[in-house]
Amino acid sequence: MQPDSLIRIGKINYTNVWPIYHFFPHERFGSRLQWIGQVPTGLNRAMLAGEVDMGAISSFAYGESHERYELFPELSVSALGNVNSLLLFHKKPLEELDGCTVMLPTSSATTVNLLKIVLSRFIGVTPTYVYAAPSLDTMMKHADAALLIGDDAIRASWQDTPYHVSDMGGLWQHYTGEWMTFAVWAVRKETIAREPELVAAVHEAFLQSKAAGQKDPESIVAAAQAEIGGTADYWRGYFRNLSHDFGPEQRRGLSLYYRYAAELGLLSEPAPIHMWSDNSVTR
Ligand SMILES: C=C(O[C@@H]1C=C(C(=O)O)C=C[C@H]1O)C(=O)O
Repeated sequence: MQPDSLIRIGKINYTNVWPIYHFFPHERFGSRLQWIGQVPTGLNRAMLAGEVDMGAISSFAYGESHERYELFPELSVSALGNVNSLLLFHKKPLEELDGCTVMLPTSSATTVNLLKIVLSRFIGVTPTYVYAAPSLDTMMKHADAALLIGDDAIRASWQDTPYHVSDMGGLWQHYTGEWMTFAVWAVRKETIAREPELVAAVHEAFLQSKAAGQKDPESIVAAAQAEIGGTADYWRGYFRNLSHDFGPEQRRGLSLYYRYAAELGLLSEPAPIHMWSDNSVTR
């Protein structure tokens, strides 16, 4: 058990969450917060095991264990259409992938299941799925298609490759007309019961950090360019395409995803979306 008054916060190791974390007011919390950076599936597992108290996880992982969590309002990684960092690289058209091998990255939960939904429900093909470490060249040696997410997808999209490239956010919007939410900000119910005021203060700090990022996107663009490479214009476009809101439109798209996931047997039921609200005064 961690000491009282300490909250462990997960941070996805990809640039897509920077607009929420970049301006976080760390000084306000002293040593009461601990930060744990991992790929999404690492954080999904750590949150479930109680090794992380709150933070970004795959929206699919929330769907699997929703009874343990509440979701922070106004925080997510979402898009209406192309994301540019959730990419399927494929050697032949999607319609010809039936019976082929498709490699899935071990880092992803939401997007691998989104790919299964799109291929099965909308394209009508059933490939064989194999999990692998996210490396395009190695994956494509053994497969007809490979999915990459996050910065791995961004770096691969800058390579000169002979493959078709399909954007998973774009495909979802094409077939459903809806938003898609890839990451949500979840908090464990035990943490809410133990530290209601601190949870409320962290939520408020994330909202302030997000607002500061919207006012000063150039700082985030410069940080991404320095750490990952690429041009300032690339990162401006990348961050402009993403939304970090989690309002009625994003929730409607996510609910549809949960329904389709349950219909395919990927989830045991369509997950309800429970929102956290600040009852710290009355709890
Ligand atoms: C937008 C992205 O969404 C990510 C995809 C996730 C998944 O597939 O499980 C989880 C978190 C998100 O950060 C991305 O990776 O670029």
